[in-house]
Amino acid sequence: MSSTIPNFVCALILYRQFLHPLSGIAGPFLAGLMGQWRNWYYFNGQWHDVILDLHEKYGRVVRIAPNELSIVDAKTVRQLYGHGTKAEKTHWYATWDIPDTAAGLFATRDVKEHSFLRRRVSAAFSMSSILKFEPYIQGCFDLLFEKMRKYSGQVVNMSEWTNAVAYDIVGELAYGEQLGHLRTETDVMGLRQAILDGFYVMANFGHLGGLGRLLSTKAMAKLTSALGVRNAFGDFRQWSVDKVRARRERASEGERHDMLRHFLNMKDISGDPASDGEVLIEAMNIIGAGADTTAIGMRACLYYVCTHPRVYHRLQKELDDYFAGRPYQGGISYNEARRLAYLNAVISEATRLHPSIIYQLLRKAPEKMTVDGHTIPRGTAVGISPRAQNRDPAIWGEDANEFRPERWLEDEEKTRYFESVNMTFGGNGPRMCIGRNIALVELFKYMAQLLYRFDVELVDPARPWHVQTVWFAYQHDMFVRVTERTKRPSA
Ligand code: HEM
Repeated sequence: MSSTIPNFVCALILYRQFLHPLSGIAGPFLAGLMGQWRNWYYFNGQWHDVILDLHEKYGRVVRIAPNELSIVDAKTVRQLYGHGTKAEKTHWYATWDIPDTAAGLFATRDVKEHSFLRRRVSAAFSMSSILKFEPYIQGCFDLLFEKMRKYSGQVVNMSEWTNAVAYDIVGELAYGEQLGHLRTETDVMGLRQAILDGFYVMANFGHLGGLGRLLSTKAMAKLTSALGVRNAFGDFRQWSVDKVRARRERASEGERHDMLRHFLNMKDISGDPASDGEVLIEAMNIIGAGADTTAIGMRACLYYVCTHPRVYHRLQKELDDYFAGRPYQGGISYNEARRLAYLNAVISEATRLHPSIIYQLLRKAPEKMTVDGHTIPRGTAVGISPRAQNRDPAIWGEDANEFRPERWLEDEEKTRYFESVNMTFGGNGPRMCIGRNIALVELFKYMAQLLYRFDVELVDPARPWHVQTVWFAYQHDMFVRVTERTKRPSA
């Protein structure tokens, strides 16, 4: 008996190192032995650096856990995340199944079920639907810029302000009201911190045999309440339940046709009205998936512009020239901002280099695959990290790590190719980001109006922010000085 455990461990080590189907694929020695190697780096929040080092050191296919590979490869992007892919999300996503709701768009693994869920919400995410809400989105930006005027000449924490505006916007879209983050200048209900903490726990516990799910059970809620620990996520959930119930009871006439109304009108698979749980999961998804991600994108754009004076001036000139012939009334519409070529290039380039989601987007290999000369068995957990893929010199060139917006303006054919392999929004297939239109509207309006109305400088260019990766790469403490512009060279 005493020798059984050591024997088993030795046999497991030998198997994983020499006989396992992935044993021929390079990677850190410990990663080939246990998933805890990868988990350790996930937990310490530095995966945005680790994933780049791994591919630099071990090549295009890296074994990051006994049964898991990280890949950088354009053909694999199409195979796993392109049009018509049949690749299924892995069991890691089960960590996002919220108990007592229903199958949700983001976490559902089954391809057919997902396709049903996606079809029934897609109209709510179309650009024409989103643009109907543009006045409400603009309302949030007006409030943001009013606050920036209040603090003109002073240092503000842009990490907090971008999050505040992004949360208020998704509140408008999903629930028909701002959540009050801008107005009160606080983290209402502790929601932002709760969601950030929730992502940290759930994304990292996803690899620990479903422990992440345990944390969102009723039993855990009871335990935390007995221990006197505040459960902000639970409060938000209850707030959402109340909203769904209240709207269900209210007649729809005369009310704003927001996303919640769309979800309330959905049918289930048998054609009956969707349950409260189905409505709840989609409404909560929007807050969870749509606020931090977009705020991260805003900060990425501002950071790269502020650290590249040449780009800063060229972009500000484009905006000044645009507004020179038009009075600045009510901001700038998305459709107008979209026509500003340099602004487009800046946003594509900044979100390429700092995509909001950094972890590999895990899929089961849909068939036997060959990548960079390695054979990967069907069903293996494989994933591409948007950050690693978006810096692949084979695609982006030898200056892949450089911020150079011009690369998007040089050659139309090349730009189309870049767009087809860009992983910022998770590819171009059935699981790509459904909220991309919302994110783009926000990013364009934020950058155009902020830089037209204010001068912005990083307080400490040597330490512009502090990045912590919790599945998405969150930038904390981005301190900038904002100063309202009174004179414009071309005005
Ligand atoms: C810059 C902002 C954003 C970025 C970079 C981004 C990125 C992504 C990525 C990479 C995925 C694929 C995730 C995976 O395969 O695991 C995804 C999926 C998703 N995103 Fe976004 N996202 C952004 C904004 C938004 C917004 C504003 C919303 C909604 C309001 C949203 C809702 C979703 C949903 C529901 C999914 C799951 C789609 C599905 O599986 O069918 N995202 N996003």
